[in-house]
Amino acid sequence: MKLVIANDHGGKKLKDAIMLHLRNQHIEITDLGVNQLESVDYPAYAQKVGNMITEHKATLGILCCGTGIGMSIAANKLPGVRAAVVSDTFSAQATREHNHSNVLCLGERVIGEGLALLIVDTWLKATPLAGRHLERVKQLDSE
Ligand SMILES: O=C(CO)[C@H](O)[C@H](O)[C@H](O)COP(=O)(O)O
Repeated sequence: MKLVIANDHGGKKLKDAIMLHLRNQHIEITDLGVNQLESVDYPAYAQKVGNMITEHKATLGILCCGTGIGMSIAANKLPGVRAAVVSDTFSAQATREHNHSNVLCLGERVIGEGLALLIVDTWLKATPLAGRHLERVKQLDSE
């Protein structure tokens, strides 16, 4: 599993916490920036992660911003990206299992660090399900 992460200025603190959390679990993750608190534009960072997925250079991505919403809108414009904004652990598991989401979008200004880390762990541990769920995902990719 090749995991990448990116953020805008509104998600940098959360990105840092996620990277430390995962590296403490010996899970390698590649940081695509930004590493400053000065204002930047989220579409560019969503595209960095999305392009890695589209080009099969990464399996999964995480995007952090103020709400996670802008990142998800931008990332979902790229082929093969299934980005989901998640604020609870039930949805974290369901979006991996049912939607085969490959990009997790988190809002630093919406959820606390503790919940965010539980969401990340849940999402990474979940397994995409076959059967009816896979058939539905194929319909997404055929659009
Ligand atoms: O949360 C967001 C909306 O999707 C953006 O990604 C930014 O984090 C947010 O809009 C930043 O707002 P700011 O007023 O420029 O800090």
